[in-house]
Amino acid sequence: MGIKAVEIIPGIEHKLFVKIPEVSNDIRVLLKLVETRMRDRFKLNARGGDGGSGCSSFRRSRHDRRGSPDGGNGGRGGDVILECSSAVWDFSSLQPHIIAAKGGHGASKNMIGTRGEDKIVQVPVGTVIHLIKGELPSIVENCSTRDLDPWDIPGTLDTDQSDKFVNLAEEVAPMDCTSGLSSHAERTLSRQATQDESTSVEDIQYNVAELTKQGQRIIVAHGGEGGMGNVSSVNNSKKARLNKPGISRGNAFDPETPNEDQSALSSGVPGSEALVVLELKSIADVGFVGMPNAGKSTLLGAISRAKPAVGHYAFTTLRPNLGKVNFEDFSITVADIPGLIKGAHENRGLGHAFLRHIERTKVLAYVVDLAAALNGNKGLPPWEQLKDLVLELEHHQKGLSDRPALVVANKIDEAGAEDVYEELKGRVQGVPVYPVCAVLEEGVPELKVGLRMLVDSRESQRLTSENIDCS
Ligand SMILES: Nc1nc2c(ncn2[C@@H]2O[C@H](COP(=O)(O)OP(=O)(O)OP(=O)(O)O)[C@@H](O)[C@H]2O)c(=O)[nH]1
Repeated sequence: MGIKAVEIIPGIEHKLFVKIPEVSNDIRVLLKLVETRMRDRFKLNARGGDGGSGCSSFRRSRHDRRGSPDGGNGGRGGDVILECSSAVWDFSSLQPHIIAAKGGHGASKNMIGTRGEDKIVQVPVGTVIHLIKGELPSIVENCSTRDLDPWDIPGTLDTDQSDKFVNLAEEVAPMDCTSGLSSHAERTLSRQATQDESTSVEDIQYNVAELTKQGQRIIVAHGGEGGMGNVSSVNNSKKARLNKPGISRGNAFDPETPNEDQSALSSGVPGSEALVVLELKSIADVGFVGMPNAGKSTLLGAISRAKPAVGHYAFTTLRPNLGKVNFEDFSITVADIPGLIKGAHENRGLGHAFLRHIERTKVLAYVVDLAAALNGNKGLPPWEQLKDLVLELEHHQKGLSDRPALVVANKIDEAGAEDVYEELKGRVQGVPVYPVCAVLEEGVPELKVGLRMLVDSRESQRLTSENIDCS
Protein backbone atom coordinates (compact mmCIF):
# COMPACT_ATOMS: atom_id res chain seq x y z
CA MET A 1 0.00 0.00 0.00
CA GLY A 2 1.38 3.37 -0.88
CA ILE A 3 0.42 6.86 0.14
CA LYS A 4 1.79 9.42 -2.27
CA ALA A 5 0.51 12.62 -0.80
CA VAL A 6 -1.94 13.76 1.80
CA GLU A 7 -3.27 17.23 1.34
CA ILE A 8 -3.33 19.07 4.62
CA ILE A 9 -5.61 22.04 4.84
CA PRO A 10 -4.36 24.57 7.37
CA GLY A 11 -6.58 25.50 10.26
CA ILE A 12 -8.52 22.24 10.04
CA GLU A 13 -7.97 19.43 12.46
CA HIS A 14 -7.19 16.17 10.77
CA LYS A 15 -7.80 12.76 12.15
CA LEU A 16 -7.18 9.58 10.23
CA PHE A 17 -8.96 6.48 11.39
CA VAL A 18 -7.24 3.86 9.29
CA LYS A 19 -5.87 0.53 10.28
CA ILE A 20 -2.84 -0.46 8.31
CA PRO A 21 -1.46 -3.90 9.18
CA GLU A 22 2.14 -3.21 8.29
CA VAL A 23 2.95 0.41 8.54
CA SER A 24 6.24 1.49 7.13
CA ASN A 25 8.33 4.04 8.98
CA ASP A 26 7.56 6.76 6.46
CA ILE A 27 3.83 6.21 6.74
CA ARG A 28 4.07 6.17 10.53
CA VAL A 29 5.82 9.53 10.43
CA LEU A 30 3.18 10.83 8.05
CA LEU A 31 0.33 9.62 10.25
CA LYS A 32 1.95 11.07 13.35
CA LEU A 33 2.35 14.31 11.49
CA VAL A 34 -1.29 14.41 10.44
CA GLU A 35 -2.56 13.49 13.90
CA THR A 36 -0.49 15.92 15.85
CA ARG A 37 -0.65 18.85 13.54
CA MET A 38 -1.08 21.90 15.62
CA ARG A 39 -4.04 24.19 15.24
CA ASP A 40 -2.64 27.65 14.88
CA ARG A 41 -5.66 29.52 13.57
CA PHE A 42 -9.15 29.34 14.97
CA LYS A 43 -12.47 31.04 14.38
CA LEU A 44 -14.27 31.67 17.64
CA ASN A 45 -17.81 32.84 18.19
CA ALA A 46 -18.12 34.24 21.69
CA ARG A 47 -21.25 35.44 23.46
CA GLY A 48 -21.48 37.06 26.84
CA GLY A 49 -24.16 35.77 29.17
CA ASP A 50 -27.53 37.54 29.13
CA GLY A 51 -28.39 39.68 32.11
CA GLY A 52 -30.96 38.23 34.47
CA SER A 53 -34.45 39.78 34.66
CA GLY A 54 -35.35 42.23 37.33
CA CYS A 55 -38.11 41.20 39.69
CA SER A 56 -41.42 42.93 40.09
CA SER A 57 -42.76 42.34 43.56
CA PHE A 58 -44.54 44.31 46.28
CA ARG A 59 -44.19 44.01 49.96
CA ARG A 60 -47.61 44.50 51.52
CA SER A 61 -48.54 44.83 55.12
CA ARG A 62 -51.54 45.80 57.22
CA HIS A 63 -50.32 49.38 57.20
CA ASP A 64 -49.47 49.43 53.53
CA ARG A 65 -52.17 47.63 51.56
CA ARG A 66 -51.03 48.96 48.18
CA GLY A 67 -47.61 47.56 48.95
CA SER A 68 -44.22 49.03 48.25
CA PRO A 69 -41.96 47.68 45.50
CA ASP A 70 -39.25 45.28 46.69
CA GLY A 71 -38.16 43.48 43.46
CA GLY A 72 -34.38 43.20 43.11
CA ASN A 73 -32.32 43.75 39.98
CA GLY A 74 -31.22 40.91 37.73
CA GLY A 75 -27.58 39.83 37.86
CA ARG A 76 -25.06 40.68 35.17
CA GLY A 77 -24.20 37.99 32.62
CA GLY A 78 -20.72 36.46 32.57
CA ASP A 79 -17.98 37.59 30.19
CA VAL A 80 -16.05 35.46 27.72
CA ILE A 81 -12.41 35.97 28.58
CA LEU A 82 -9.33 34.79 26.75
CA GLU A 83 -6.45 34.09 29.09
CA CYS A 84 -2.90 33.78 27.91
CA SER A 85 -1.26 30.63 29.20
CA SER A 86 2.08 29.02 28.50
CA ALA A 87 0.51 25.66 29.35
CA VAL A 88 -1.26 25.50 25.99
CA TRP A 89 0.44 25.44 22.63
CA ASP A 90 -2.31 25.81 20.13
CA PHE A 91 -6.07 26.16 19.73
CA SER A 92 -6.88 22.46 19.40
CA SER A 93 -8.71 22.34 22.73
CA LEU A 94 -10.99 25.27 21.96
CA GLN A 95 -14.72 25.05 21.21
CA PRO A 96 -15.92 27.15 18.25
CA HIS A 97 -18.92 28.57 20.14
CA ILE A 98 -18.52 29.81 23.67
CA ILE A 99 -21.34 31.31 25.68
CA ALA A 100 -20.87 32.64 29.19
CA ALA A 101 -23.46 31.95 31.87
CA LYS A 102 -26.61 34.08 32.25
CA GLY A 103 -27.08 36.33 35.23
CA GLY A 104 -29.55 35.18 37.87
CA HIS A 105 -33.01 36.79 38.10
CA GLY A 106 -33.74 39.32 40.80
CA ALA A 107 -36.08 38.27 43.58
CA SER A 108 -38.40 39.82 46.13
CA LYS A 109 -37.03 41.37 49.29
CA ASN A 110 -34.77 43.39 47.02
CA MET A 111 -32.54 40.43 46.26
CA ILE A 112 -30.17 40.95 43.37
CA GLY A 113 -29.62 38.09 40.92
CA THR A 114 -26.28 36.30 40.93
CA ARG A 115 -23.65 37.34 38.43
CA GLY A 116 -23.27 34.87 35.57
CA GLU A 117 -20.06 32.91 35.64
CA ASP A 118 -17.34 34.03 33.23
CA LYS A 119 -16.08 31.60 30.61
CA ILE A 120 -12.30 31.66 30.69
CA VAL A 121 -10.64 30.22 27.63
CA GLN A 122 -6.94 29.52 27.71
CA VAL A 123 -5.01 30.50 24.62
CA PRO A 124 -1.28 30.21 23.92
CA VAL A 125 1.27 32.94 24.39
CA GLY A 126 1.54 34.89 21.15
CA THR A 127 -2.15 34.83 20.25
CA VAL A 128 -3.19 37.59 17.89
CA ILE A 129 -6.86 38.53 17.67
CA HIS A 130 -8.55 39.63 14.45
CA LEU A 131 -12.07 40.92 14.83
CA ILE A 132 -14.70 39.97 12.28
CA LYS A 133 -17.79 41.04 14.18
CA GLY A 134 -18.42 42.64 17.55
CA GLU A 135 -16.89 45.22 19.83
CA LEU A 136 -13.20 45.78 20.33
CA PRO A 137 -12.11 43.50 23.15
CA SER A 138 -10.98 45.06 26.41
CA ILE A 139 -7.89 44.02 28.29
CA VAL A 140 -7.89 42.93 31.90
CA GLU A 141 -4.38 43.35 33.23
CA ASN A 142 -3.76 40.21 35.17
CA CYS A 143 -0.28 39.33 34.20
CA SER A 144 3.16 39.21 35.66
CA THR A 145 4.87 42.54 36.06
CA ARG A 146 8.17 40.78 35.40
CA ASP A 147 9.42 41.02 31.85
CA LEU A 148 8.61 37.48 30.89
CA ASP A 149 10.06 35.05 28.54
CA PRO A 150 6.79 33.93 26.97
CA TRP A 151 7.96 30.33 27.00
CA ASP A 152 8.85 30.15 30.63
CA ILE A 153 7.89 26.79 32.04
CA PRO A 154 4.24 26.86 33.13
CA GLY A 155 3.80 27.35 36.83
CA THR A 156 7.11 29.07 37.38
CA LEU A 157 5.75 32.53 36.82
CA ASP A 158 4.86 34.92 39.58
CA THR A 159 1.57 36.49 38.70
CA ASP A 160 0.21 39.72 39.97
CA GLN A 161 -3.45 39.13 40.67
CA SER A 162 -4.43 42.79 40.74
CA ASP A 163 -7.30 43.03 38.30
CA LYS A 164 -7.09 46.28 36.52
CA PHE A 165 -9.43 47.04 33.67
CA VAL A 166 -7.98 49.08 30.92
CA ASN A 167 -9.54 50.20 27.73
CA LEU A 168 -7.91 48.35 24.91
CA ALA A 169 -7.99 51.32 22.62
CA GLU A 170 -5.73 53.19 25.06
CA GLU A 171 -3.62 50.25 26.10
CA VAL A 172 -2.87 48.76 22.72
CA ALA A 173 -1.81 51.25 20.14
CA PRO A 174 -4.03 50.86 17.12
CA MET A 175 -2.16 48.68 14.71
CA ASP A 176 -1.84 48.96 11.04
CA CYS A 177 -4.67 46.84 9.74
CA THR A 178 -2.52 44.35 7.96
CA SER A 179 0.81 44.81 9.68
CA GLY A 180 2.51 41.62 10.69
CA LEU A 181 0.09 39.50 8.74
CA SER A 182 1.37 37.40 5.98
CA SER A 183 -0.36 37.73 2.67
CA HIS A 184 -1.31 34.09 3.04
CA ALA A 185 -2.88 34.74 6.43
CA GLU A 186 -4.78 37.68 5.01
CA ARG A 187 -6.04 35.65 2.11
CA THR A 188 -7.17 32.85 4.38
CA LEU A 189 -8.87 35.19 6.79
CA SER A 190 -10.63 36.94 3.95
CA ARG A 191 -11.75 33.58 2.61
CA GLN A 192 -13.02 32.55 6.02
CA ALA A 193 -14.84 35.83 6.35
CA THR A 194 -16.55 35.64 3.00
CA GLN A 195 -17.72 32.13 3.82
CA ASP A 196 -19.66 33.76 6.62
CA GLU A 197 -22.47 35.33 4.61
CA SER A 198 -23.10 38.20 6.96
CA THR A 199 -19.50 39.41 6.91
CA SER A 200 -17.73 41.36 4.25
CA VAL A 201 -13.94 41.31 3.93
CA GLU A 202 -13.68 45.01 4.72
CA ASP A 203 -15.27 44.38 8.09
CA ILE A 204 -12.27 42.48 9.42
CA GLN A 205 -10.16 44.44 11.83
CA TYR A 206 -6.75 42.81 11.83
CA ASN A 207 -4.56 42.54 14.92
CA VAL A 208 -6.91 44.27 17.33
CA ALA A 209 -5.05 42.78 20.26
CA GLU A 210 -2.20 40.47 21.14
CA LEU A 211 -1.74 38.26 24.15
CA THR A 212 1.94 38.04 24.86
CA LYS A 213 2.25 37.58 28.62
CA GLN A 214 1.41 34.70 30.88
CA GLY A 215 -1.84 35.44 32.73
CA GLN A 216 -2.88 38.33 30.49
CA ARG A 217 -6.63 38.41 29.98
CA ILE A 218 -8.87 39.97 27.45
CA ILE A 219 -12.66 40.16 27.36
CA VAL A 220 -13.96 39.34 23.90
CA ALA A 221 -17.66 39.33 24.77
CA HIS A 222 -19.25 41.16 27.66
CA GLY A 223 -22.08 39.91 29.78
CA GLY A 224 -25.33 41.90 29.53
CA GLU A 225 -26.50 44.07 32.39
CA GLY A 226 -29.24 42.67 34.58
CA GLY A 227 -32.76 44.10 34.26
CA MET A 228 -34.09 46.48 36.87
CA GLY A 229 -36.21 45.25 39.68
CA ASN A 230 -39.26 47.37 40.42
CA VAL A 231 -37.48 49.02 43.36
CA SER A 232 -34.99 50.63 41.04
CA SER A 233 -37.31 51.15 38.08
CA VAL A 234 -39.98 52.80 40.22
CA ASN A 235 -37.45 55.13 41.78
CA ASN A 236 -35.97 55.97 38.41
CA SER A 237 -39.35 56.59 36.77
CA LYS A 238 -40.48 58.75 39.62
CA LYS A 239 -37.38 60.85 39.36
CA ALA A 240 -37.68 61.08 35.59
CA ARG A 241 -41.35 62.06 35.70
CA LEU A 242 -40.89 64.64 38.41
CA ASN A 243 -38.03 66.18 36.45
CA LYS A 244 -40.08 66.35 33.24
CA PRO A 245 -41.54 69.85 32.74
CA GLY A 246 -45.32 69.96 32.50
CA ILE A 247 -45.95 66.85 34.56
CA SER A 248 -47.85 67.54 37.70
CA ARG A 249 -47.38 65.57 40.85
CA GLY A 250 -50.90 64.28 40.39
CA ASN A 251 -49.71 62.20 37.42
CA ALA A 252 -47.02 60.53 39.45
CA PHE A 253 -46.27 56.88 38.75
CA ASP A 254 -48.65 54.25 39.95
CA PRO A 255 -46.57 51.24 40.95
CA GLU A 256 -49.42 48.81 40.37
CA THR A 257 -49.82 49.65 36.71
CA PRO A 258 -46.34 49.52 35.33
CA ASN A 259 -46.09 50.91 31.81
CA GLU A 260 -44.14 49.48 28.85
CA ASP A 261 -40.96 51.29 29.85
CA GLN A 262 -40.82 49.47 33.13
CA SER A 263 -41.32 46.07 31.61
CA ALA A 264 -38.59 46.82 29.09
CA LEU A 265 -36.31 47.86 31.94
CA SER A 266 -36.98 44.69 33.87
CA SER A 267 -35.69 42.28 31.22
CA GLY A 268 -31.93 41.71 31.21
CA VAL A 269 -29.74 43.00 28.41
CA PRO A 270 -28.44 40.26 26.07
CA GLY A 271 -24.69 39.62 26.24
CA SER A 272 -22.53 41.07 23.49
CA GLU A 273 -21.43 38.80 20.67
CA ALA A 274 -18.10 38.68 18.89
CA LEU A 275 -16.72 36.69 16.02
CA VAL A 276 -12.94 36.62 16.17
CA VAL A 277 -10.13 34.79 14.46
CA LEU A 278 -7.32 33.78 16.76
CA GLU A 279 -3.95 33.36 15.18
CA LEU A 280 -0.87 32.02 16.85
CA LYS A 281 2.41 33.68 16.23
CA SER A 282 5.38 32.74 18.31
CA ILE A 283 7.85 35.22 19.59
CA ALA A 284 11.54 34.47 19.98
CA ASP A 285 14.76 36.35 19.56
CA VAL A 286 16.30 33.76 17.30
CA GLY A 287 14.63 31.34 14.94
CA PHE A 288 16.50 28.23 13.80
CA VAL A 289 15.59 27.65 10.20
CA GLY A 290 16.77 24.57 8.37
CA MET A 291 15.89 21.51 6.35
CA PRO A 292 14.66 18.42 8.19
CA ASN A 293 17.48 16.50 9.87
CA ALA A 294 19.92 19.43 9.77
CA GLY A 295 20.39 19.12 13.52
CA LYS A 296 18.34 22.09 14.75
CA SER A 297 16.90 20.31 17.76
CA THR A 298 20.29 18.88 18.70
CA LEU A 299 21.72 22.37 18.46
CA LEU A 300 18.95 23.83 20.60
CA GLY A 301 19.75 21.23 23.27
CA ALA A 302 23.44 22.12 23.01
CA ILE A 303 23.06 25.87 23.46
CA SER A 304 20.21 25.86 26.00
CA ARG A 305 18.77 23.60 28.64
CA ALA A 306 15.87 22.66 26.38
CA LYS A 307 15.41 18.95 25.74
CA PRO A 308 13.76 18.72 22.33
CA ALA A 309 13.18 15.36 20.68
CA VAL A 310 16.01 14.36 18.35
CA GLY A 311 15.57 11.66 15.73
CA HIS A 312 17.45 10.34 12.75
CA TYR A 313 14.34 10.71 10.59
CA ALA A 314 12.93 13.88 9.08
CA PHE A 315 10.22 15.90 10.86
CA THR A 316 11.03 14.79 14.38
CA THR A 317 10.10 18.30 15.41
CA LEU A 318 6.37 18.80 14.98
CA ARG A 319 5.95 22.03 16.88
CA PRO A 320 8.36 24.83 17.66
CA ASN A 321 10.66 24.04 20.58
CA LEU A 322 11.93 26.87 22.65
CA GLY A 323 15.04 27.29 24.68
CA LYS A 324 16.63 30.04 26.66
CA VAL A 325 20.30 30.78 26.11
CA ASN A 326 21.67 32.34 29.25
CA PHE A 327 24.54 34.76 29.46
CA GLU A 328 25.77 36.34 32.70
CA ASP A 329 23.70 39.47 32.31
CA PHE A 330 21.36 38.58 29.52
CA SER A 331 19.35 35.82 27.97
CA ILE A 332 17.88 35.18 24.55
CA THR A 333 15.07 32.89 23.46
CA VAL A 334 15.65 30.54 20.62
CA ALA A 335 12.92 28.76 18.66
CA ASP A 336 13.67 25.53 16.86
CA ILE A 337 11.20 25.66 14.02
CA PRO A 338 10.18 22.39 12.36
CA GLY A 339 12.12 21.55 9.23
CA LEU A 340 11.28 23.35 6.01
CA ILE A 341 11.51 21.75 2.62
CA LYS A 342 11.26 23.11 -0.88
CA GLY A 343 7.60 23.89 -1.49
CA ALA A 344 6.82 24.52 2.18
CA HIS A 345 5.04 27.74 1.19
CA GLU A 346 2.68 25.57 -0.88
CA ASN A 347 2.07 23.50 2.22
CA ARG A 348 4.50 20.70 1.44
CA GLY A 349 6.09 18.96 4.38
CA LEU A 350 4.84 20.65 7.50
CA GLY A 351 3.87 23.51 5.27
CA HIS A 352 3.35 27.13 6.04
CA ALA A 353 1.93 26.53 9.50
CA PHE A 354 5.41 27.04 10.85
CA LEU A 355 6.62 29.63 8.40
CA ARG A 356 4.29 31.89 10.33
CA HIS A 357 6.34 31.45 13.50
CA ILE A 358 9.37 32.83 11.74
CA GLU A 359 7.54 36.11 11.23
CA ARG A 360 7.97 36.94 14.87
CA THR A 361 11.56 35.98 15.43
CA LYS A 362 13.97 38.89 15.46
CA VAL A 363 16.96 37.21 13.88
CA LEU A 364 17.47 34.05 11.85
CA ALA A 365 20.04 31.29 12.26
CA TYR A 366 20.08 29.13 9.14
CA VAL A 367 21.16 25.65 10.19
CA VAL A 368 22.64 23.61 7.34
CA ASP A 369 23.87 20.04 7.24
CA LEU A 370 27.41 19.97 5.86
CA ALA A 371 27.20 16.22 5.34
CA ALA A 372 23.84 16.11 3.56
CA ALA A 373 25.40 15.43 0.15
CA LEU A 374 28.47 13.57 1.43
CA ASN A 375 29.25 9.90 1.83
CA GLY A 376 26.42 8.72 -0.40
CA ASN A 377 23.76 10.87 1.35
CA LYS A 378 21.07 12.08 -1.00
CA GLY A 379 20.61 15.55 0.45
CA LEU A 380 21.50 18.94 -0.96
CA PRO A 381 24.85 20.65 -0.52
CA PRO A 382 24.61 23.39 2.16
CA TRP A 383 24.58 26.34 -0.27
CA GLU A 384 21.59 24.83 -2.07
CA GLN A 385 19.89 24.21 1.27
CA LEU A 386 20.43 27.89 2.06
CA LYS A 387 19.04 29.10 -1.25
CA ASP A 388 15.92 26.93 -0.90
CA LEU A 389 15.36 28.15 2.65
CA VAL A 390 15.65 31.82 1.71
CA LEU A 391 13.32 31.34 -1.26
CA GLU A 392 10.76 29.49 0.86
CA LEU A 393 10.69 32.35 3.35
CA GLU A 394 10.34 34.90 0.60
CA HIS A 395 7.60 32.93 -1.15
CA HIS A 396 5.66 32.75 2.08
CA GLN A 397 5.97 36.44 2.78
CA LYS A 398 8.01 38.95 0.89
CA GLY A 399 10.72 40.38 3.14
CA LEU A 400 10.53 37.52 5.65
CA SER A 401 14.20 36.72 5.14
CA ASP A 402 15.11 40.39 5.44
CA ARG A 403 16.36 40.30 9.01
CA PRO A 404 19.74 39.84 10.67
CA ALA A 405 21.05 36.35 10.03
CA LEU A 406 23.95 33.97 10.44
CA VAL A 407 24.66 30.50 9.15
CA VAL A 408 25.35 27.48 11.35
CA ALA A 409 27.35 24.88 9.44
CA ASN A 410 26.46 21.77 11.43
CA LYS A 411 27.94 18.26 11.44
CA ILE A 412 31.50 19.49 10.97
CA ASP A 413 32.61 16.21 12.59
CA GLU A 414 31.53 14.16 9.57
CA ALA A 415 34.18 12.95 7.12
CA GLY A 416 34.73 15.50 4.36
CA ALA A 417 32.69 18.19 6.12
CA GLU A 418 35.71 20.47 6.63
CA ASP A 419 36.16 20.84 2.86
CA VAL A 420 32.46 21.50 2.35
CA TYR A 421 32.63 24.15 5.08
CA GLU A 422 35.52 25.90 3.30
CA GLU A 423 33.58 25.84 0.05
CA LEU A 424 30.44 27.14 1.78
CA LYS A 425 32.34 30.13 3.16
CA GLY A 426 33.39 31.00 -0.37
CA ARG A 427 29.86 30.69 -1.73
CA VAL A 428 28.00 32.70 0.88
CA GLN A 429 28.53 36.43 1.24
CA GLY A 430 27.35 38.98 3.78
CA VAL A 431 26.70 36.76 6.81
CA PRO A 432 29.06 34.93 9.19
CA VAL A 433 29.26 31.14 8.98
CA TYR A 434 29.87 29.21 12.23
CA PRO A 435 31.22 25.66 12.02
CA VAL A 436 29.54 23.55 14.68
CA CYS A 437 29.24 19.98 15.82
CA ALA A 438 26.00 20.09 17.77
CA VAL A 439 26.30 16.53 19.11
CA LEU A 440 29.70 17.17 20.68
CA GLU A 441 28.89 20.81 21.42
CA GLU A 442 31.93 21.95 19.47
CA GLY A 443 31.83 25.53 18.21
CA VAL A 444 28.80 26.19 20.42
CA PRO A 445 30.41 28.89 22.67
CA GLU A 446 31.49 30.86 19.57
CA LEU A 447 28.00 30.50 18.10
CA LYS A 448 26.42 31.79 21.33
CA VAL A 449 28.62 34.90 21.16
CA GLY A 450 27.64 35.36 17.51
CA LEU A 451 23.92 35.05 18.31
CA ARG A 452 24.20 37.51 21.14
CA MET A 453 25.97 40.05 18.94
CA LEU A 454 23.29 39.64 16.30
CA VAL A 455 20.40 40.07 18.75
CA ASP A 456 22.16 42.96 20.53
CA SER A 457 23.31 44.99 17.63
CA ARG A 458 20.78 44.01 14.98
CA GLU A 459 23.51 44.62 12.46
CA SER A 460 22.38 44.51 8.90
CA GLN A 461 23.80 41.07 8.10
CA ARG A 462 21.10 39.75 5.83
CA LEU A 463 21.15 36.61 3.74
CA THR A 464 19.68 37.09 0.32
CA SER A 465 19.47 34.52 -2.47
CA GLU A 466 21.77 36.75 -4.58
CA ASN A 467 24.47 36.32 -1.92
CA ILE A 468 24.46 32.55 -2.32
CA ASP A 469 26.47 31.13 -5.20
CA CYS A 470 24.94 27.82 -6.31
CA SER A 471 26.59 27.65 -9.75
N1 LIG B 1 27.32 13.64 13.02
C1 LIG B 1 26.49 14.55 13.53
N2 LIG B 1 25.19 14.26 13.61
C2 LIG B 1 24.36 15.21 14.12
C3 LIG B 1 24.83 16.47 14.55
N3 LIG B 1 23.79 17.20 14.99
C4 LIG B 1 22.69 16.43 14.85
N4 LIG B 1 23.04 15.23 14.33
C5 LIG B 1 22.14 14.11 14.02
O1 LIG B 1 21.24 14.50 12.98
C6 LIG B 1 19.98 13.86 13.16
C7 LIG B 1 18.87 14.90 13.12
O2 LIG B 1 19.00 15.74 14.24
P1 LIG B 1 17.80 16.66 14.76
O3 LIG B 1 18.38 17.54 15.80
O4 LIG B 1 16.60 15.87 15.10
O5 LIG B 1 17.50 17.47 13.42
P2 LIG B 1 16.34 18.54 13.15
O6 LIG B 1 16.91 19.55 12.22
O7 LIG B 1 15.79 19.06 14.41
O8 LIG B 1 15.30 17.64 12.39
P3 LIG B 1 13.74 17.91 12.15
O9 LIG B 1 13.05 17.64 13.42
O10 LIG B 1 13.40 16.93 11.08
O11 LIG B 1 13.56 19.32 11.68
C8 LIG B 1 20.06 13.12 14.48
O12 LIG B 1 20.33 11.77 14.22
C9 LIG B 1 21.23 13.76 15.19
O13 LIG B 1 21.89 12.89 16.08
C10 LIG B 1 26.24 16.73 14.46
O14 LIG B 1 26.77 17.77 14.81
N5 LIG B 1 27.01 15.73 13.93
